[in-house]
Amino acid sequence: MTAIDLLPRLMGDYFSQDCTSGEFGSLKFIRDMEKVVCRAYLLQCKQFFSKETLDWAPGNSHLSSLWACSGTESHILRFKLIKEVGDGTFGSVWRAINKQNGEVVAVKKMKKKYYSFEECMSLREVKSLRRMDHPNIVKLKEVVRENDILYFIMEYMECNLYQLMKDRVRPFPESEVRNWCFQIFHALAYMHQRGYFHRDLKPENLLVSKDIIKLADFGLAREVSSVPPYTEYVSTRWYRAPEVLLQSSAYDSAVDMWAMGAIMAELLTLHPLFPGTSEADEIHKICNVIGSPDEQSWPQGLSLAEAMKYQFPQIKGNQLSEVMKSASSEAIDLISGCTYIPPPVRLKVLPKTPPCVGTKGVSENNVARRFSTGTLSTMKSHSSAPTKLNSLSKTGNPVLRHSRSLPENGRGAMQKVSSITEKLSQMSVTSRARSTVKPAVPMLKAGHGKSDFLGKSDDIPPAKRLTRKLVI
Ligand SMILES: Nc1ncnc2c1ncn2[C@@H]1O[C@H](COP(=O)(O)OP(=O)(O)OP(=O)(O)O)[C@@H](O)[C@H]1O
Repeated sequence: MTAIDLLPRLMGDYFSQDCTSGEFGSLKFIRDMEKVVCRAYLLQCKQFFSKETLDWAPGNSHLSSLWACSGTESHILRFKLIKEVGDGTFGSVWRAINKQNGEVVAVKKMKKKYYSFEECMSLREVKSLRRMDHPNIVKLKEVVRENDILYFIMEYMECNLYQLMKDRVRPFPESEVRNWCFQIFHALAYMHQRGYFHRDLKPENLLVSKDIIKLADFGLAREVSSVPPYTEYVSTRWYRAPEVLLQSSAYDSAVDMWAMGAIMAELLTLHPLFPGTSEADEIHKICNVIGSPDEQSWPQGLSLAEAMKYQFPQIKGNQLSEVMKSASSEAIDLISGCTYIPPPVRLKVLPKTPPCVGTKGVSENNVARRFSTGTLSTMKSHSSAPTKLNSLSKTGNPVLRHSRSLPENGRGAMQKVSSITEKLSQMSVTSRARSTVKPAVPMLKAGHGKSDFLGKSDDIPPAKRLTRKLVI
């Protein structure tokens, strides 16, 4: 039993107290929703499978309502594209109408060409999404390949969370944040329990329609049971977990929890929590908030850093409560808890000489050179006297800092999570009155970032610092 396994119950205990305003008042609602949705799919799939439909490896998916089309008849012409609503790294997304039944859908047209249907079927986005059937995970309805162009037909959502944040002056009420997080944690618990982790959680990938929020963009989703090493770059830098920044090749679903903590903080403050301008700066910003790790708090982190000849800056760190002055202590504890996992299951330190791993692979010499020059050279080396981290939360209770390496067994660790969650259940329904309203700052848009530890300059011109679309 891991923290991830317990997540639905823990979150249910916590959220059900306060989420009575919306439809998502209880776990029961979610379970009922799942049943309803599953039944609907069973009915639909009969219609969906036709002569032209390529079957989805029977028994391989509980979700058989996906329609993989092949053959000569144009399937994409059944949709009238209305307006482009998103332009990502891999595809552009359109609001469209199914001309046959008037249904509004989202059509994601992939930028890369696909020369066989098998190639499309092996895409992570397809492989993982087709197995997901949850009210808070965006539905993939059909997959169409025509003229070597691949289209995903998805349920349509009104906007993403970043769009909602960028025009706001005042932070969202905590009750609203709680309601969204409640739903997303459920979606995460669902996918983690089914053996997937998302790896690219960010506000742009959380889609909202009215009170409902859904996880989208499974382009980087991974099977938990897949065998490390995971060598490609993952996740947008601002939401990237430290073990990924430090190039652990065996991270797991906890990276999604990290991202959720950062997103939740951003929702509560309208400022990104760790807006690093490079990977080095990202680690620096993380340390600024939660303090530098030491042998006690995160030995694995130190090993990872050593393996890549990186020296952590020596920073005591602010309290999260300093950074998020008007957030409730329970919200702060939950965000802290997002950095928690039981003692590492599969943590693996990179070999001394990093293997060549595609674009990410560089020689050890390059690593050393980068870390002895530029931005990183300004960081103080890790001293033999470990930084003393403040381990008390705003409420005076222990907070799990860098607790991915707590020297406890899983049960003890879980008890800590439970105690945090219990405290969270006391969180008030309405957000606390904010004494001051933070001035609006331009919202920044996040994008994919490849490793800039190794291949790029850390010195980003000031003009580029105000963009989330960091092309690395
Ligand atoms: N089902 C949908 N309904 C409405 N809008 C959507 C939908 N799916 C995606 N979008 C919009 O399109 C944007 C890009 O979509 P998506 O993240 O899937 O593309 P991508 O190429 O994989 O992007 P990224 O650069 O994040 O990898 C999203 O941020 C969202 O605003």
